[in-house]
Amino acid sequence: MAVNGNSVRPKVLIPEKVSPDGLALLKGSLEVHERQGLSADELHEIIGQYDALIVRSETKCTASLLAAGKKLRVVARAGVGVDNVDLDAATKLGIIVVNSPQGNINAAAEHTIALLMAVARNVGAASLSLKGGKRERSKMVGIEVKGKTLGILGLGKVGLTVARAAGGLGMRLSAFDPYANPSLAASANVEILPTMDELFEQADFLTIHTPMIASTKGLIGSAELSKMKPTARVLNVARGGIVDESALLEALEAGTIAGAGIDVFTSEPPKPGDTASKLIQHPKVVATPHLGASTMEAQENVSIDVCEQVLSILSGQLPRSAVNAPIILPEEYRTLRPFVTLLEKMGSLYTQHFSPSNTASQLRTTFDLTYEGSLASANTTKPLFAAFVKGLLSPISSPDSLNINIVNAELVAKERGILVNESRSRDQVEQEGYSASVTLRARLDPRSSSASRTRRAEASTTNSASAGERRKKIEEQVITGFVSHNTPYISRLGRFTTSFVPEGTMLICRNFDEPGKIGVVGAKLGKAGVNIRSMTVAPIETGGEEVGLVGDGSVGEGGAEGEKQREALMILGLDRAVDDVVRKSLIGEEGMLEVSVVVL
Ligand SMILES: NC(=O)c1ccc[n+]([C@@H]2O[C@H](COP(=O)([O-])OP(=O)(O)OC[C@H]3O[C@@H](n4cnc5c(N)ncnc54)[C@H](O)[C@@H]3O)[C@@H](O)[C@H]2O)c1
Ligand SMILES: O=C(O)[C@H](O)COP(=O)(O)O
Repeated sequence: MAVNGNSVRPKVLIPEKVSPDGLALLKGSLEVHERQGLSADELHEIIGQYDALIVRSETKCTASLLAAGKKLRVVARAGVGVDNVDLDAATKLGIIVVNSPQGNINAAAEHTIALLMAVARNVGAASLSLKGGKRERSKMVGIEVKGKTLGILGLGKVGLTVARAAGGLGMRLSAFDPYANPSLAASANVEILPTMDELFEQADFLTIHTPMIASTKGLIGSAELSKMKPTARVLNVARGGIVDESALLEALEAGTIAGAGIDVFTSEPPKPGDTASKLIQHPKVVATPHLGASTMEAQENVSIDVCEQVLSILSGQLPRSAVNAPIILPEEYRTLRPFVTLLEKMGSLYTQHFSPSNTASQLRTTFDLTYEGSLASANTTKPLFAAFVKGLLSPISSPDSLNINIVNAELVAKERGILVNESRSRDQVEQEGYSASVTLRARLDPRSSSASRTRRAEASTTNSASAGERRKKIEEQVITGFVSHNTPYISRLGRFTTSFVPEGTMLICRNFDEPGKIGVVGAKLGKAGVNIRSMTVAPIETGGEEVGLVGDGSVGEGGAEGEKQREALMILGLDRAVDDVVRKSLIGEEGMLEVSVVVL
């Protein structure tokens, strides 16, 4: 294979142990240098000679290392996590970072099952005791997993693979994942629960398979552990820090949790005396040193996967799984780029505003995207579709699982159960002062008749609103956006006509349209040290329904009884994040109906 048409062969550096199966693919066209054991300084000194770098989790690809790599075009991570790569720096330097999001899924799932069984049957402690010359049979009596409930937090690729294997062991399967694909869940006999609390209450074993992102850091703390049975065991083969290590240690010591199987820690390797080390030493814990992906097969898979991608990039093609790859090809750049940004923002706004991650109560939806005006004659809408899917998933994914581009967007959407219909309309847009716009409508997914979805809908409707109200809520999930002077704007959000630039941290409040509301919000934010940078107030859209105050003073949307009251939407641009306590305290204020915080 001719790479770059150069007679000089590009060079690739591999400073960690990467399976030879992939490296063999490189040797025909690249100069391959395997140099394990380099110090950070040595690496820094030689990186300037290389066109590609292949790493696992130990090489720290800092901004300064990447900047020293003057010829570097690709950093390939032979595995999933790119925590050790400075992605922003790589993107700024035009270095593509690729990974292997599928290659070690089965290995991680099987390791979870290994820890499940080890914790259930005291395998670690019994082996240690026997090696120490003891024979403590009665002390090592375990429990069977058959008939027990496995609670799965995060039903993505690893979570589903674990579910299938645990089903084979005769376990009952429940999961909490607001974004799970219901048909995949049903096919693995997993019941999706409407709240996380139910998962904690039901689980005999709780297994964690979410990404490590801001919203999952410390997701399982003392409060959550206290909702679990004292006989329950916790497994973490995802990432250190999703379970609060101090809280878990306390619960194990207090006997309110019976055991744990842990592969990942907040500090790796743990420092002597830190909480991770204390957990590792704890008699009720089976611990492994981040071995989830350490099988011969997984290492072969990830090596072949990333080496193929290194070859693609060095020969000018788009890779399969680039963490920071461009969604758009250079020739489409001028016309579509601003709309790519708009679609990504619209997707992210949808997930954060209409589909909060702490409940599974939203009904499954299908998305209709309509490209209006001049956009209706675009040669391709693939980059727009890809940007929308990326935006939808970005608030709930870690950067390493967000490798969406025009090559793989349809596949990713399908895997995640996201149904998007695209259509074009040449109507009227010129009159609005811009030439093209995009409208997103979410509607009830006809697939929601599947068994698991029915269970989920039933469970959530008994908790809160009626099915009719829920349907209506979904029907109101409309976002329209346009681009003016290369800047994206949102012109409709739900029932409200508005105009704001979707950028930075924004507080979106739906409230009764009456005096004093801005003051109330401003005072609360001021107290929390948050400055308001911009503000837009949108009155209810013409033709939209007004809200009826029912007899008891509670709010009934579109209700026939009682006095009608107008609503407004207040959109505030903020200079920093607002924590959930402040957000929730605003909802308590009189006339404040809904408040969401979005980061765009
Ligand atoms: N130990 C190892 O060696 C090893 C190997 C591979 C993967 N991993 C880790 O395993 C985890 C899962 O990987 P994956 O490939 O299955 O990821 P994935 O992206 O396919 O699945 C993650 C799932 O978590 C869900 N989720 C996000 N936020 C949630 C929340 N607040 N509550 C409930 N669910 C939520 C998402 O909707 C998604 O379905 C990741 O943390 C990954 O880094 C570890
Ligand atoms: O992110 C990953 O792929 C896993 O956590 C495995 O990491 P490793 O390559 O360091 O074993």
